Amino acid sequence: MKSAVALNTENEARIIDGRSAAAALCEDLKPRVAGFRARHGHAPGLAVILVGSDPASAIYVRRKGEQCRAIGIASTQHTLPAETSEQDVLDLVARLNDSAEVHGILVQLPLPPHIDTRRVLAAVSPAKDVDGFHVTNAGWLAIGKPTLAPCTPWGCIRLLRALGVPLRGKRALVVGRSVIVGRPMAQLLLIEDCTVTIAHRHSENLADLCREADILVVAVGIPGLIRGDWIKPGAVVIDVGINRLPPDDATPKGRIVGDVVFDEASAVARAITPVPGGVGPMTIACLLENTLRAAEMIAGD
Ligand SMILES: Nc1nc(=O)c2c([nH]1)NC[C@@H]1CN(c3ccc(C(=O)N[C@@H](CCC(=O)O)C(=O)O)cc3)C=[N+]21
Repeated sequence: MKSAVALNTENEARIIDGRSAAAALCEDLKPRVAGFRARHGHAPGLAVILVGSDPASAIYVRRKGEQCRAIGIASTQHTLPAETSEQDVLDLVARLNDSAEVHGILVQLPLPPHIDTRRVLAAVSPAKDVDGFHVTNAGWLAIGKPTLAPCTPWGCIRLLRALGVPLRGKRALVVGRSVIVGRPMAQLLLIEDCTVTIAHRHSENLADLCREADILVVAVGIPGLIRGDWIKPGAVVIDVGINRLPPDDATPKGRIVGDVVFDEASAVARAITPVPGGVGPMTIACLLENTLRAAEMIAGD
């Protein structure tokens, strides 16, 4: 571990630029998307279902649509009123499952409380499940054969690989055990040959667990949970949290911060993702990658 510390010579972490990594991935995807279109006469297609009008979701869904078009993926948005019945959502999913123009289906979460999220996610064809939330795809991942892996953890792996730090044999701690990030993150790190621990709200001595981690991935949604003195010198820190703080005079809309105290952690870590501009942009790029891969798999390329 001496060498990892020595690499951090300035005693200041390398800031992992998720925006430029995402842009680079999108550049790689462009010619592959064009190739798909040339072979098949139509573009890969993503359908996004948004139920209700949560403003944050609407912004995020719009951003996905723009980025699809920028690389040549056809994107359609299905915006349904908040009071839409579960059956109507299931019917829409069934139509999209059967549509030859649609290769990826994303049901924006959270759904309104009267809709059973698990039932809706189970209705999405596993072949078109670009979020990787269907139990079939979770199962493929759990047996070490990821097909369509959830975009956020897959983006974290891409960022770690791009850093060039060897992952094999390293101690990885994932804080958070959500179905969307923590659990699949742990599975992907296991495939990278890390020694993986998952911590969660009931874990005892979280700070001590963190101090043992060469790779620390935090996805809990608690602003500033992870302090600088919890971090092993030379560790790589991936901060998945995106939290909006209450507004103040300087930031009337509220500042966006991660789950890690960035200024403290960056004085100790070897490399760290910022929030914003870290994991978030990579999540969207990986969604586009999954859409292309789903289209290629459906087409038998
Ligand atoms: N079925 C489904 N799949 C999802 O992947 C999904 C979802 N539902 N529901 C909502 C969450 C949230 N999410 C984000 C992705 C990127 C940024 C992102 O790019 N954020 C930028 C900007 C942050 C800002 O300024 O608002 C950043 O971190 O730099 C944020 C949030 C995907 N989600």
